[in-house]
Amino acid sequence: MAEPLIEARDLRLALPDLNARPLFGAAPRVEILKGLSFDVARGRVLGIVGESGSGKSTLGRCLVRLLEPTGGTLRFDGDDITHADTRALKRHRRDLQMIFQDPMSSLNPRHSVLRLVEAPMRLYGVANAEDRAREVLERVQLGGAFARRYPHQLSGGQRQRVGIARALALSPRFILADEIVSGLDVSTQAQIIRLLERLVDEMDLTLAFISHDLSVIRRLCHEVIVLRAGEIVEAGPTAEVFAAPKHPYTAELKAAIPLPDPDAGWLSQP
Ligand SMILES: Nc1ncnc2c1ncn2[C@@H]1O[C@H](COP(=O)(O)OP(=O)(O)OP(=O)(O)O)[C@@H](O)[C@H]1O
Repeated sequence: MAEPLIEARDLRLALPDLNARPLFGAAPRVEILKGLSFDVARGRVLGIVGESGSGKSTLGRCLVRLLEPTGGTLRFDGDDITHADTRALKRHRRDLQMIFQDPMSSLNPRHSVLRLVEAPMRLYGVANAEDRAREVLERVQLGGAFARRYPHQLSGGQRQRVGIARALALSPRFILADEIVSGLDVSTQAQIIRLLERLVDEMDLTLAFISHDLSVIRRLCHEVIVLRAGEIVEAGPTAEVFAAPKHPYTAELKAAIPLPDPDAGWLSQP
């Protein structure tokens, strides 16, 4: 079998406990990720699911090395990047992109859509940034006049498409999407998920998709890991995990899936 793009082995993260305020000495450390092992295979979508506070975002930030793990090993494309410093990471930065939950807060309101999508390419000195930006905007169905618009002139779904276009602009090897449809209404969510499905197919993307919403995970992700209090309680192909949850926590999560919205046909599909 091909080597996975991302390999996490016994990944750990302990941070000074922000809730502890000792009078003397250093704050005690709190273990947020407690030894996670999993792979993200090339061209696949890994779902990371779990209740609020289970460590999903912290894990995501480790995967794109915005956070440095304090234990275990993280490999990207065969390279050990667990403790890679800024210089060593520079080579991988453009390959590890992120899409955020709230596109508005990550988009400069004074820049046009075209400029927003060009920005990461200009940073890396990519040739023909404007042509490439227009091409990527077409891919996320924001072609034509959208290029001249500003974030406040866009709907929530369109802003999230700009976020996706920015992440795609540098043709990264891996994209982390952290709760990117949570703020959207159900039919816009469905459109964004369909778009991502298409992009994964067409562009052979490798994605980690964080969500607390199992119906979204079930639709998009090939594999899933279920986190609880910083540990993986269940992992495997999404269909198998949901068909026969082995852990009571997954069964509990499954039981909490909201009833399908009759207006959102995709939710009711198997
Ligand atoms: N420096 C810190 N000190 C203490 N606790 C922390 C620190 N950083 C994060 N945490 C805690 O770690 C846990 C994991 O947080 P994280 O944001 O990764 O969870 P999450 O699953 O993404 O939650 P949500 O779905 O609410 O975003 C939370 O309980 C959070 O409060």
